[in-house]
Amino acid sequence: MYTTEFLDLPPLVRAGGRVRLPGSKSISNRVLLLAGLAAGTTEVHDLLDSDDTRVMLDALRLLGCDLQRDGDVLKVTGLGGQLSRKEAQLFLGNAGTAMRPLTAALAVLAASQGGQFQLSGVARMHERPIGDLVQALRQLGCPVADLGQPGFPPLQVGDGGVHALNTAAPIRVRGDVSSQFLTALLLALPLVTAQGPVAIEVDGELISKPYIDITLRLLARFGIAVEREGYQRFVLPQGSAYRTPGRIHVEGDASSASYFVALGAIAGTDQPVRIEGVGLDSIQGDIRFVEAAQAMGAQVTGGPGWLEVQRGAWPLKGLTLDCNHIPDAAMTLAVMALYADGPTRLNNIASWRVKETDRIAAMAAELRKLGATVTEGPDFIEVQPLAGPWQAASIHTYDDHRMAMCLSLAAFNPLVAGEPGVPVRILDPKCVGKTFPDYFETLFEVVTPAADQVPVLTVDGPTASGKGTLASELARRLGFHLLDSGALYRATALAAQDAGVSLDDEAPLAELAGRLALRFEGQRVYLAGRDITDPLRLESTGGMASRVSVHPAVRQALHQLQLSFRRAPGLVADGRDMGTVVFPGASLKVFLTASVEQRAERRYKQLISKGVSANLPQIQSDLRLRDERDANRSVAPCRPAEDAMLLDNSAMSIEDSVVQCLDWWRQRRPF
Ligand SMILES: Nc1ncnc2c1ncn2[C@@H]1O[C@H](COP(=O)(O)OP(=O)(O)OP(=O)(O)O)[C@@H](O)[C@H]1O
Ligand SMILES: Nc1ccn([C@@H]2O[C@H](COP(=O)(O)O)[C@@H](O)[C@H]2O)c(=O)n1
Repeated sequence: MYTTEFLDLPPLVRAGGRVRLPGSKSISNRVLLLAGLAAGTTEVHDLLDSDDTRVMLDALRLLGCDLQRDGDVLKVTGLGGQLSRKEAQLFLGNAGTAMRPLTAALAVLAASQGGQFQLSGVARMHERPIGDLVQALRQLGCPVADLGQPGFPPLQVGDGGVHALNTAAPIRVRGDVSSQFLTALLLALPLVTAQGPVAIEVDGELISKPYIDITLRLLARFGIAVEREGYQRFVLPQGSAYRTPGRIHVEGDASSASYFVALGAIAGTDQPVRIEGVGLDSIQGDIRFVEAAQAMGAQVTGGPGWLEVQRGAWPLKGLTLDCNHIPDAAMTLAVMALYADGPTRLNNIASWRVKETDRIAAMAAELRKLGATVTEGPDFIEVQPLAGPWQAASIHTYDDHRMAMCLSLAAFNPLVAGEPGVPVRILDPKCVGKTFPDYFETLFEVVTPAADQVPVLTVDGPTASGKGTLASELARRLGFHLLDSGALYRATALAAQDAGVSLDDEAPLAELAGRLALRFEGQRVYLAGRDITDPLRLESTGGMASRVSVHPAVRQALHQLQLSFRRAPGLVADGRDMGTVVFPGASLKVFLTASVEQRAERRYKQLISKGVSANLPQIQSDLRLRDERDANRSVAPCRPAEDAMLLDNSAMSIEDSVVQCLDWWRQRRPF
């Protein structure tokens, strides 16, 4: 997951390949609660690992459920409908799928068995309505106290005493604000059916009906057969009891699939985008996003557990759609609308206003930043395709995973705006952790950036100036890939040593360099399967690398390998000729220097701290020799590019150098 302050997406032009989706959030949290309430152990396969499921797991653990990981499987041993702890404080982040059902389940358990629980979340959770559910629970006779603003979390359910519940009369709940209120009651009320059946009646038109279908199907898997009259009246039969199905698989997330369906519809592809983990047989309502995408032009085929998508109509076709049945996935349509031939209007989406953020307002604001004309109303949004040029925009994500994932699709703007397109900056990309922590990594695996549009930042300079330290910190903060080009020359020198090739013998050295079997794995480096991490960093290896690197044929042989490190979202490359030869078009070139005395001192301390014996005067004279050879060789000598920014860090801390370079970087970006 990218934990950077922002993530810059280069302009993208193509997509194709295979994507494996993480488990569905809606199914994961329902299954966890049901398994937690049931007697016995449930093996949960393919559970989503994300912020929202983590808060549910923490809550179940606090309530006394036993949770055991066995590889990819989670074994949940439930409470069997009996409270094992009578008090707890539960923090549920911004997970509506945890807050609403846990409120209902704990309210009835606390009232019928004597208990008291506090449920809270992040600030936004305390702005998300829950009053209709609270009212329904109070009708039943459950004590529920507002700990903040009435009608919103935080809440206290139960008061420690045992209360008789009024299960004879139907419980009335509003259905037009959030279907999660009804889901919460359906999941919780089997707990109080000992004396007779319990009925729930819905006031108003129920929204997001497909989510109720998921709830009913999962209840059935846990042994509860709900009787119903349409979506107005539901009856939990007398004596309902949760029975674990033993093992249960969580489908891939259909809402998450929408980004990749859109990708296939937008991008020109040689091969389709294949989505695995969810298919046309999905039990999730958001699978019907496929129909909407098809109506806009996508070509979609699919089967059990898979979908394949390719571009059909282009530009996409604008449409008007009632999106009540696909509230979450419909957000993706709002961004697809940028690529359409006419306006797209999404109706009946009032629930967007009470989600992780006010999604209608947020979507309108961010699409306008890109240059789109957007009209919004209480329950609709209308997006016009862009008439003028696309703006390079810094997208605010409002701590809303779907805003980040949807708006990433705007990076395909070169397809309508013409070359070279503009990058899109996603602020706070880690918000995708709510449902799809590796979303951006997955995206980068299947997209192709526009030619020469992956940004590069180069750091060149003499030995021990701090290039490697600076470059790796810049790469970390930007979320970019890192090329330590010196490591390639060092590895060539080690390969030559292994093969008994002289460091002066250009042709065989070039041949070795051309077929280097190098592998980088985290901090470790392997050459033909051998771990060379430690020998690679030896001063003697640096000296050998300096001799190897004077040969033009060796440099040529390593050229292509270095270029291959330039991958989305971007690259920080350190070496001697990154800005002058390998990446002459880099957006920012830094030439880092420090006095030879400072550099020798730093290297001396570096070696001593690693437990390597070192001699300061010797290091200084080796540095001078290496500087001399690197700066004066006939090809790619170590010197600043004409457009490089010079940074003498002799008297600067590492952090000062990083801040200075990030400042320069920001100035070069179009945001
Ligand atoms: N600005 C700085 N101030 C103080 N120490 C620094 C600074 N920058 C780097 N150092 C320290 O100097 C040492 C050498 O840095 P580093 O290995 O990054 O240099 P390099 O230029 O990549 O060297 P080489 O060319 O040999 O790969 C490290 O121990 C690092 O922590
Ligand atoms: N782009 C580069 C990078 C390195 N070299 C040569 O390799 C030697 C070792 O480099 P380190 O940065 O790992 O110390 C270095 O002294 C250079 O001779 C190069 O030529 N071009």
